[in-house]
Amino acid sequence: MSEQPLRVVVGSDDAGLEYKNALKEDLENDSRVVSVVDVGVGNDEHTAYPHVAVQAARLVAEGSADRALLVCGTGLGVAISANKVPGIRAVTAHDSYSVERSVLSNNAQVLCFGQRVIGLELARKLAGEWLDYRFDSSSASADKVAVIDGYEGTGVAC
Ligand SMILES: O=C(CO)[C@H](O)COP(=O)(O)O
Repeated sequence: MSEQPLRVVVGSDDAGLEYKNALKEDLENDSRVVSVVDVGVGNDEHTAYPHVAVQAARLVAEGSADRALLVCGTGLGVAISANKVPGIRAVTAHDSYSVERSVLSNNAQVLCFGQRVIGLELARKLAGEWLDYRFDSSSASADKVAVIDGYEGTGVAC
């Protein structure tokens, strides 16, 4: 049975613009993706990365999108910012195994890349692999993700 196609949000600051545009084009031409929403930045825009990351993460948290792919210079600032949105698990991952586990272990909905850290072709390959993974809510990892969620808000794990 084929997987449900994904609704993906893309976003970047000016340091990640080139990769964001390239990844967006890949996603738009991928049959595993049903829609792509670009929350910026556009050319000659200099919005600070936290604004873009939080906007993208909010779309995921409210259920308007399934995942977000964010790019800044390092991939760190967008991840930190996206993680401020309740319900969001955002990671920076620049290798194949971490990208896989970000979904299968952590049920992360947001993947972040650093344009100044990895090559474009690696970023494109990793984004392509990412689309194939789906979290298994009956897996042993599910209880651990629930513990993460339990710490949210209350600071006390359920
Ligand atoms: O990488 C960034 C944030 O993690 C961003 O693209 C650049 O941030 P800066 O070094 O503060 O300009």
